This record gives sequence, C-alpha cells and structure tokens, in this order.
Amino acid sequence: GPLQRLPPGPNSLHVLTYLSHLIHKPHVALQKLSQIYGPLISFKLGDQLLVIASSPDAAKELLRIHDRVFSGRHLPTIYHNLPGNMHSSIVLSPECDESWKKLRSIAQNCMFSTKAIESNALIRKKKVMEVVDYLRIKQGEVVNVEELMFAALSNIVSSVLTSRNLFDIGGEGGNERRVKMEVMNAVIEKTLTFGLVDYLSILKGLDFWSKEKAMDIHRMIKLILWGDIIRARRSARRAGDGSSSGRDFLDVVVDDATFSDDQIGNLLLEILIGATDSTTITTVWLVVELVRNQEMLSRVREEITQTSVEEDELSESLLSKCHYFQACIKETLRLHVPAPLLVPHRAIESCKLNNYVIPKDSMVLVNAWAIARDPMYWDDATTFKPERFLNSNIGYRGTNYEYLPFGTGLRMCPGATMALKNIQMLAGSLVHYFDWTLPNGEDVTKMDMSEKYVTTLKKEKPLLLISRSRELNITV
Ligand code: HEM
Repeated sequence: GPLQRLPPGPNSLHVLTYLSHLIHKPHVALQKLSQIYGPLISFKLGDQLLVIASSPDAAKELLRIHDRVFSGRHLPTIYHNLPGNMHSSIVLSPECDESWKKLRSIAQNCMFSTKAIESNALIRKKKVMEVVDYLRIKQGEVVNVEELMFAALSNIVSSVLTSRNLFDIGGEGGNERRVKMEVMNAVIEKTLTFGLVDYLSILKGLDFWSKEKAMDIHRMIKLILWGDIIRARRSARRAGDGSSSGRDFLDVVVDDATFSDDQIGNLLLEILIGATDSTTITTVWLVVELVRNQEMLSRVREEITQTSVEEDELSESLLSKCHYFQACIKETLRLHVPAPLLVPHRAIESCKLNNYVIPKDSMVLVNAWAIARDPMYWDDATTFKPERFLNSNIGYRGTNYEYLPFGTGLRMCPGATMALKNIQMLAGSLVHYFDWTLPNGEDVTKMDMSEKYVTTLKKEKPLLLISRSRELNITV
C-alpha cells in the first residue's frame, strides 16, 4: 500500500546495467543513481535490499536521528567460517550489544580518551622519527613512501595495543614486511570488503568465501601477525608479571578472561586494519596534494617554520597551531574520503522515514564521498582548496552532515582524534624535513591521480618518491 513504499530507485534490469560499475566504483555508480532518483534511494542486489543516502539531510536522518535503528552491521560471509568470530569485534559487530559496548569502552580507555592520546604522544613521535631516520639514509633513492607510512602507522597502533612493533623500519627484513603487508591486504580485500559481491547471486557460484579461505586467514593471523604474543602474554599475566597500572589493550582483554586467543587475534587485526588503512590513505593523498601544489607546500613549510621558532623539533602542539596545514588535512579528507561509503549499516528493525518504509535488515549506506563533492554544498567541489576551511566551523565531530569522513551517530569512528594526530605528525615530518621529487625526473604536476576502490578508496599506483633532506635551521 501507499504507506509501505520503499524509497525510489532503479529496477533490477536497470541495476544490471550498473553492475560492473557498482562492483568497481560503487561510490560513483551510486552517485549517478542518486542524481536520477534522489537523495534517498533503494534497490535490490540479489536478495539484499540496499538503501543509500546521498545528501546531508538524508545522512542525518539515517545515522543521527535514527542511529539506533540503523546501528547494525552485516557480517561479511567469510566471517561465518572464521574461528572466534563471535563477540570479538567493534567495527563489524552485528549489533551494538554488550560485547560491542565493553570492547568500545576498553578501546576508549587504552587508545581514544584524551588521557590515552596524551600518554601515547611519545610513541607517535618515536615511530615517525624512525621513518625520518630511514629516509635520511635513503636519500636520492626511490622509496615506496606509501609502504613506509603503512609500516609506521601499523607500528604506532600495534605499540598502543600490544606494546610491540609490527614492522622493522630500519632493518632489512623486507621479506617479512612484504608477507605481513600481504596478510593485511588479503584480509582487507577478502574479509572487510563489505562484499557487494556477497549479494550478487550471479557471482555467488564463484564461491569467493570458502571455508578454506577463512582458515587461511585464521592461520595467517596466528602465525604471522601475533603468533605467540597472545599466549606469552597470557602466561606472563598468570605468573603475576606486570602491574595493573600502565596496562596496554592486550593486557586488559587477556585479564578479562572471557576472550579466547582466536577472539583476541581477530579483534587486534580488525582494529589494526581500521586504524592503519584509512590513515595511510589520507597521509598518501595529503603528501601527493602538497607535492603537486608547490605553492601550498611552501605555505605549509613557512607556517611550520614560523611556528617553530622556539623549538627545534616538530611537536604535536606545534603542528596543531598550524592552521593552514590543518586545513590541508581537512581538505584531503573531503576530496579523498577514505571510506567513501563509510562502513555499511544494517537496519535492526523496520523504520518509517518520511513517506517511506525501510525494512528490517536493509543494508544502509551513506555516500559520504558524493556528499563531500556535491556542488550544492561546496564551491569548486572537485578542486583541492584548503583555504575553504580556514574560516569555516566545519569540524570532524559529525555534526556538519556535508562533511562526514568519520561518519556520525552511534557507530561513528572513535579513532578520529588519534588518526588526526598520526596524520599530522607523519605528513608534517615528511614535508618539513624533506624535499620530494618523482622517479625519472617526472613532472610533479602530472602525478598519476587514479583511484582504486577496495572498500576504502586508495591511490591506484603506489607512491614512489625520492627524498632529499632540507637545509633547516638556517638563521638569517
Ligand atoms: C583517517 C582515518 C580514519 C577514517 C577516515 C576513519 C573512518 C571511519 C568510518 C567512516 C567508520 C564507520 C562509521 C560508520 O559506521 O558510519 C569508522 C569506524 C571505526 N573506526 Fe575509523 N577511521 C579512521 C581512523 C581510525 C583509527 C586510527 C582507529 C583506531 C585506532 C579507528 C577505529 C575505528 C573503529 C573501532 C570503528 C568502528 C566503530 C563501530 O562500529 O562501533 N579508525 N572509521
């Protein structure tokens, strides 16, 4: 009846013409569909009903006003076969249940609170300085800067979680590094991919998500990433080793005694990926935008130098006073939204919305990418223009619905503050301490800007650059 209407959208034949586009660039395909059908659309993909918001108002309606109703997640199919998959998740927790609340609050205490962020400042600085030292040795050589950023950011998160590094930045363990990166990329592509593929019955026959694949990933987590760390920590805690003050995240979940080793391994991996993937992407695009816009780069450097007259080293408090640099970070997160469709939500019950009904178990997406590029809300929407944020009160808190890089509402990213600290320290150091050129003398203004969608939106080609130390501290 008229009271049970779904939001408008393409019929199944029309969806078919978008299929390849939906798989490879869903944020673009969904933007096109919303331009035809409006800011709130729905259609079926296989058996799954999708509901997509593509305007600030529609986003607010779904993720803020009705945030409890749309607070569920769909588990990627492969998760069904992953040992320890229950109650061991924040990002992918199917509901905001007791285990989600408990884990979010443990993470809050160890990582996200103001106090935790302050006490982890030294870790951030140390891991970034390892990169700076490494680059000083590698001057003049082509370096995969993206891999380096990823390793450094992983080390920051891993140190906060388990007090251990994951990657050896200076050492020659290139092979080990490659293997670990492959594990993480495999998991990002196979596990966290929200799997539009999951819902395409025509592709289901291909059985991407077999039991064997799940077991492969399970083995990789155990062997390569945390191997014996969890078990060792368990026996150390049992032996009464280590106090209860200064406990890291691993200590807390081990002491909790309700989590199995498998659960802890999955949880660590999920947080590690959630924390490093999008932060690396943002740092890459920020450095790319600055290197290809030399005027902006000079302005950032001048600002840092002027702000740092009293200190000879970069610090977080110094960088936070660099307003133009902060605006560059904001603009990067607008133009290159790392998670263009956020993390998909699920309706935990059916919900009336204006004149429409959104049925229970709908997959609910917000096209944050399309909203952040909508000329209705942004001048010169597809151009990188940091100045736009200089006199603006748009922030990261999810209260400006035209700007939602971290989402909003109940399941909003809890790691935003930590992410921003990591990004500013890492990117700030790279541009302050080094000059950058492209391999083979290529023109920086012609840098390849293609994107690749793998749940998050990455630079397609790896960021290869050559560094030279800048002459600093020259007093005039
Ligand atoms: C630039 C960096 C980052 C971006 C753009 C980002 C973005 C997001 C987005 C869009 C979501 C989903 C929001 C939704 O469901 O609507 C999310 C969730 C989450 N993020 Fe981040 N994030 C970043 C960094 C981090 C970091 C550094 C951490 C941890 C150290 C982190 C931990 C999480 C967690 C645990 C969730 C799941 C929240 C839940 O489902 O309850 N993120 N993030």
